[in-house]
Amino acid sequence: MLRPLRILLSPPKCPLTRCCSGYVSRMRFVNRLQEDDDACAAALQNGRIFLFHSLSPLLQRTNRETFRTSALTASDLQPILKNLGSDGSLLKESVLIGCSEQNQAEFCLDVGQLDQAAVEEQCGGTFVDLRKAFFLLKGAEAPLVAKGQALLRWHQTNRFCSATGQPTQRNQAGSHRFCSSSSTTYYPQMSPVVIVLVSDGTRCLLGRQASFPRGLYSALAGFCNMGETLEEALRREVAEEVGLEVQNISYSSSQHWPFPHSSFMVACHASVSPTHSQVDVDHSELEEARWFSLDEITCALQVKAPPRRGDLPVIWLPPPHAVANRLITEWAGLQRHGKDGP
Ligand SMILES: NC(=O)c1ccc[n+]([C@@H]2O[C@H](COP(=O)([O-])OP(=O)(O)OC[C@H]3O[C@@H](n4cnc5c(N)ncnc54)[C@H](O)[C@@H]3O)[C@@H](O)[C@H]2O)c1
Ligand SMILES: [Mg+2]
Repeated sequence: MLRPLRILLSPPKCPLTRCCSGYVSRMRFVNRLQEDDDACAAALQNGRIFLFHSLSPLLQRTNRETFRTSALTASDLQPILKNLGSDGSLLKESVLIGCSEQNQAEFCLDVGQLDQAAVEEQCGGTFVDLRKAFFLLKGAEAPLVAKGQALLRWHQTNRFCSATGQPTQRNQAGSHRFCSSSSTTYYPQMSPVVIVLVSDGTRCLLGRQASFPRGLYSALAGFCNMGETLEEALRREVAEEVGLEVQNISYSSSQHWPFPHSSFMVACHASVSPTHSQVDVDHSELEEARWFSLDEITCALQVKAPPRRGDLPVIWLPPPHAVANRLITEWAGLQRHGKDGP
């Protein structure tokens, strides 16, 4: 028997408007699209598609210094793909990212098999490396492209079942892949990472890896080991990297972080006593770690873009989208308002 085709282009209006906010209906809409391939294919025809080329997002320059993301509709994109010699199947490789506040389903698509310059010319934008894009984009745009890139990367690296070696098939939304030989469903994965800003009451502790660009310092971070709680991972990482024992751990916030793969960053504050604040850096992990005063942090927070080659050396911090920046900003705010650390 033929299944009835349910065309679902945007979140349905809830008959009980008082009980169901726009947010709730959008979340339910996305959830439906993840479960219903026909509804997702229909929403794709009416959705916004963010293009990537070899995992670099397409951005549009708004003036000399500022960029924004650039999304196309399926009807705009189809003739462009056709012009560039691609058959209609490429569009179906789009992966669902979410739903905009204007109730449009949002997708990402990697067109890495097409000529980059030709796509840029036809779409009127530039494919920018994600690390650079993070400094160029404002507000919610950076996490949006980070999510898109992470999902596209996951699909590119999970084409085969790790148990049978057979190809895996994705659902239309791209929210999972399935191996029919082993009946295994694979879901996109993130690695839990703890990140901590340690304070001794008047100073905060930042470190840098040898691979960081010159002058960049960040909060201490590390991957959680199997079986650890967050607090155990945090204590271990600080002990390993700088030889200190922390106390008073408090949660701040969390974020998805796309580099180098997908991490789930959990950000915390913690403290050490000023009498036990001598750092002993493990140089196999960090090039340097040291205490920073509020004045030094205030100066570093004012550096809004990575210094260019030839500029004077300057201390700078991760961009505002990075949860490390949030931890440092929170700490500086607490110090300025006379509180003794977190
Ligand atoms: N968003 C932010 O504000 C922010 C700030 C700092 C660091 N980070 C991220 O935190 C992550 C972890 O920080 P780190 O590099 O200091 O970690 P780390 O101190 O645990 O050292 C990294 C090493 O851990 C090992 N490792 C263990 N489990 C791993 C896993 N699941 N994936 C990869 N490597 C694993 C590897 O040997 C790797 O070289 C980095 O990916 C970095 O990009 C994000
Ligand atoms: Mg580390």
